[in-house]
Amino acid sequence: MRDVYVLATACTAFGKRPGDCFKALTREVYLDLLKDAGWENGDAIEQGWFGNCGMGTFGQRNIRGQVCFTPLVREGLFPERIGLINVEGGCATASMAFHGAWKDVASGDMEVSLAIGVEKTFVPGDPDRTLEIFEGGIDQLDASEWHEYYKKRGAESGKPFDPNGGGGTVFMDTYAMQAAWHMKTFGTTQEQIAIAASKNHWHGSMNPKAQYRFEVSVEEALADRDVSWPITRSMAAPIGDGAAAALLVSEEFLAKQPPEVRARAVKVRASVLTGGKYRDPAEPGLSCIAAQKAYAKSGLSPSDVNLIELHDATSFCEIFQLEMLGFADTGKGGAFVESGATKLGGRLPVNLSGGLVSKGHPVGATGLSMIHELALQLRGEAGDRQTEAPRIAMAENGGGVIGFDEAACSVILLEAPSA
Ligand SMILES: CC(=O)CC(=O)SCCNC(=O)CCNC(=O)[C@H](O)C(C)(C)COP(=O)(O)OP(=O)(O)OC[C@H]1O[C@@H](n2cnc3c(N)ncnc32)[C@H](O)[C@@H]1OP(=O)(O)O
Repeated sequence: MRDVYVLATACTAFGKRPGDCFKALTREVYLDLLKDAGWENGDAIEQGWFGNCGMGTFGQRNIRGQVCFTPLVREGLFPERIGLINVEGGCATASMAFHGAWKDVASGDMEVSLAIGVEKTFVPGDPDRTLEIFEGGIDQLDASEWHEYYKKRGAESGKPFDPNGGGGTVFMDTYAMQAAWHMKTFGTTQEQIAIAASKNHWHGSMNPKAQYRFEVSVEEALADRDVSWPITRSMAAPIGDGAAAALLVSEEFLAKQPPEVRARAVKVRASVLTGGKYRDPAEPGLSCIAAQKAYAKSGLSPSDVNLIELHDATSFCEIFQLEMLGFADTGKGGAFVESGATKLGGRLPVNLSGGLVSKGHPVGATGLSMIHELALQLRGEAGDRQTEAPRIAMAENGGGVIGFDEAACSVILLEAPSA
């Protein structure tokens, strides 16, 4: 396998964008990507990986990338007759696109490959979802025990448990259940989850592309309405639209680029994709497996990592992921976040973009928005939220759930430009 570099990245503003269709978002992010690369057109691109979940599957919708790029081909901005591979993998969709493009180049098959994720989210409510999660989805646990525990803690919090939740998705219920398990097992507190949320809202307030740019205090996060106890609205990834993209190139291709382009190229140290299973909560989680593989492939360890963008579909996920990725001991993720280490200015800044809860989570674009943020940080281009001289960055992006596991998980390690 050859070394692969991220030559350019782009990300649209995230948010509820009712006026913008899939083609408009594709165009916006692609033109920004060309600009970031300093290219007038995409003639050098040999293949594209198009991530999307929301377009549907029948008719023209199952050739989503081709449909979205047709106007750009007609204008001569995107090469005609090249392959576009449509990728769908839940919230890990964009990282799957990245992985495909990385492999195009790493394998020696291509010099330049495009990864793009474009999304508009719409998740219809399902009144039966809680039942499904408790009595079907987590079938290796005693469902009734969790149901009782949930009710009790909800009553203690003064916000009675609502079996239909607060309008969130089945995923919010799943993470709420995992959070309740973590609280019961390790003594993690709802306040620690709120601290993670508040910290990410602060980071997001400095990100012009973030869906929500207002700050949320710990107290406000705790007092916000329950989505699925202990997860409140301020601790949950919102519904929104957006797109993100990256251009991956070989070392040989990069060597022929102008010095100012070479000086911004970010090296891919590892790209790993894994798949989930029903597991016992005590078994290593999927992101743990993905991270271990990424460390082994890159020769790096957690102590080498200077900043992380991780999948905080809820703020509890940040606590849990920090443990599974090897940055905090099992059960100590809450205390790690509470220590301030993961804030801008702390020892290991996490989700400087604002994370999913503040930057937003248009599912098919999220993984590539993480790569965009990390590339900005590694190049020193992140403005007010810039962390100090990072060398190695990690992106962790999960998709779907299988019990306590994600259905898919990607871990990517990136290295700062050497110039
Ligand atoms: C493996 C995996 O991990 C896979 C995953 O990623 S699963 C995650 C997939 N995504 C989801 O499941 C989405 C979950 N989120 C939701 O269902 C909804 O966003 C929600 C129920 C939490 C809130 O729904 P909503 O309809 O936006 O709430 P509503 O009561 O109308 O309030 C909206 C307002 O609340 C506030 N708000 C919403 N989310 C917020 C947040 N995260 N932080 C702070 N404020 C927020 C905003 O002021 C917002 O105003 P706008 O409408 O102008 O945006």
